Amino acid sequence: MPRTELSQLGEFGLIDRIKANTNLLNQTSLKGIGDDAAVIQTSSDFYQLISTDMLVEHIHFDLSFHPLQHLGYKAVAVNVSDIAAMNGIAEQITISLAISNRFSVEAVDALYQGIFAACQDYKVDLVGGDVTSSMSGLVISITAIGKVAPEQVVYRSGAKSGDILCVTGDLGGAYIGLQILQREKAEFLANPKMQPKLEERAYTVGRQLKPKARTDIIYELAELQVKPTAMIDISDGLASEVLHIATQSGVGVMLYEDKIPIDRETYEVAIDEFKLVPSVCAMNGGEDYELLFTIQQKDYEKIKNHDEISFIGYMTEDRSVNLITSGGQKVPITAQGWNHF
Ligand SMILES: Nc1ncnc2c1ncn2[C@@H]1O[C@H](COP(=O)(O)OP(=O)(O)O)[C@@H](O)[C@H]1O
Ligand SMILES: Cc1ncc(C[n+]2csc(CCOP(=O)(O)OP(=O)(O)O)c2C)c(N)n1
Ligand SMILES: [Mg+2]
Repeated sequence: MPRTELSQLGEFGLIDRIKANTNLLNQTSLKGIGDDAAVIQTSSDFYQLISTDMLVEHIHFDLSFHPLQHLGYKAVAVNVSDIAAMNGIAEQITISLAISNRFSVEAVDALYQGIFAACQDYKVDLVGGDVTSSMSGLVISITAIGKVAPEQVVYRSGAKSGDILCVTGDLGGAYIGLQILQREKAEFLANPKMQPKLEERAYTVGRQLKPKARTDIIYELAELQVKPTAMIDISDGLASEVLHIATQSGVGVMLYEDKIPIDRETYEVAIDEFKLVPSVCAMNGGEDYELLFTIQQKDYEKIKNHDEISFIGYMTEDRSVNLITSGGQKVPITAQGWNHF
């Protein structure tokens, strides 16, 4: 048997391969692999949404700078975010933990304090889970269950040529937060007397350690009677997510670099301290957990003055996905965001 390396397929190639071998046997499985959550027909009033995300020590978090309380909060928020990306609201979660005896009961309590704080903020109920021992790192796997009215469900695949590309909040902050935390850790290891200087970087560090799910936007869009044509949450970076929407919708994109929302702290720290281009942090950094969505032009008036929504481009008939740089150059977007392999 030949041996193929996972890195040859990449994370998305692997998922495509699993998907290609999957057969949906039940009529109630409306949407399987390929979106932010699966869509299940449970009643005629609501579709059920189900999504799973796992956080693995050393891959998704480093306990030397990620407080357990924040980690618990983040683990819930990233799952609630996937339900929001279907235009739905999460109502329940289950949590599976693989944990070693290097953790104390108090440490588990701290993790669950964060979990319960997020459950309160997003009004979700913890309804089950599993606990096993782990020989190595901590693993937190969460499944979120939510609901959406059938006529309100939004897939990655619904964008049409002419639709406006929108994004919530600002981007690149979580990546800069991670760079700061990793730098402070390295400095501390070199000189343990050193105290990390994080106070002036509270925004970006907070974006990495304790992201929020944009459920607020889902409620507001419903109130304004705007149904996005396509939507995804930003876990791997703007470039990667824009490509998912374009590919699955069969359209192209013109994305304007100078319209990408970037917070001042993110911008300044990227340039001054890391010599990084801020828009590249937004495109490829990931973990911002903002919502990227498309709307019909007729809906623009309803949200054009919304403080938390930026209009960053539009969808095109021609299927190419392009960035228009601040200098006016058109360059193809190739996903360089987070890829697990
Ligand atoms: N091991 C797997 N088996 C089956 N489906 C998977 C697997 N891993 C991911 N998926 C599915 O692939 C799609 C994309 O996954 P992912 O990129 O992790 O989404 P997201 O970034 O929204 O969490 C989702 O529909 C997810 O359920
Ligand atoms: C210690 C550490 N290393 C690296 C990262 C950066 N990082 C880890 S996972 C990830 C992308 C998102 O994770 P993924 O499992 O792909 O989420 P999904 O797309 O499935 O929601 C990023 C940017 C981090 N947060 N912490
Ligand atoms: Mg997602």
